[in-house]
Amino acid sequence: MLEVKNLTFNVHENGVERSIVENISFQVQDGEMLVITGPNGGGKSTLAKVLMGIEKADGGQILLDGEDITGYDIDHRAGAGIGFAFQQPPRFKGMTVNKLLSLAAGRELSEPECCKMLSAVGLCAREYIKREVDGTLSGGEMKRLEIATVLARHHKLCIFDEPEAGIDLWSFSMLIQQFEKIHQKKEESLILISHQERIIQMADRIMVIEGGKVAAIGPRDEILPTLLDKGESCVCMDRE
Ligand SMILES: Nc1ncnc2c1ncn2[C@@H]1O[C@H](COP(=O)(O)OP(=O)(O)OP(=O)(O)O)[C@@H](O)[C@H]1O
Repeated sequence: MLEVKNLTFNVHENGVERSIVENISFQVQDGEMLVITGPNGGGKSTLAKVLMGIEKADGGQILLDGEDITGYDIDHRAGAGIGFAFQQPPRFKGMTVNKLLSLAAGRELSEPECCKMLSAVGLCAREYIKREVDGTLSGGEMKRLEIATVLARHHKLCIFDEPEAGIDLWSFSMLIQQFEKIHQKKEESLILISHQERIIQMADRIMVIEGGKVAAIGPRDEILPTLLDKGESCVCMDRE
């Protein structure tokens, strides 16, 4: 279980301190899917970065299965069982796709294993397996690859920041299926940051972040109607 207690992250602008994440507390149970949503600039990505260890909290505590990971750097948090996919994945020079997946899995993967992982995120394995992870890959391809790296290893908790960003509709459906699979197994907890109604609808609980604070948190059936009623600009409605 993840327990976040009074988490705060401040920035300094023109000599003035401003809280971007302000006193946020919540829990994610084992096997639970929590979707974080809310208006642009509300502080969602910053909260995710603090949870991943990319940014250091100015206050509060993060506990994973009772272990205080607040002071852990990004590598230690990965070791403690946190996996994540960036909103804008980094690219690596001189690294091939199969090497990257093996690194993510923590062991040498066979070609069929790599192919299976790539297919799961909608990439045609044969075309990609030997390719370099560099600027020649499109944004959508990078995004899918990044998601494959998170899925390559078992984590206690996976954090995805706007996984829907920059991918086509077909790949989006594949992605939804992957999340549903993880969720059904109930072996990993999931935090998804998203504006997409289809992703929000998968949540066990929804947390709305606004102005750096928790504006609402509760079961999906309680929170989702309030977002739709308000016609929240943050929710991209699926009107197919
Ligand atoms: N290092 C920083 N210095 C100054 N301001 C920052 C910094 N990091 C984030 N911010 C500001 O903090 C606010 C929250 O940003 P954040 O990216 O966390 O929002 P978000 O909820 O993820 O938004 P979106 O839905 O658009 O992705 C924004 O106003 C952003 O400009």
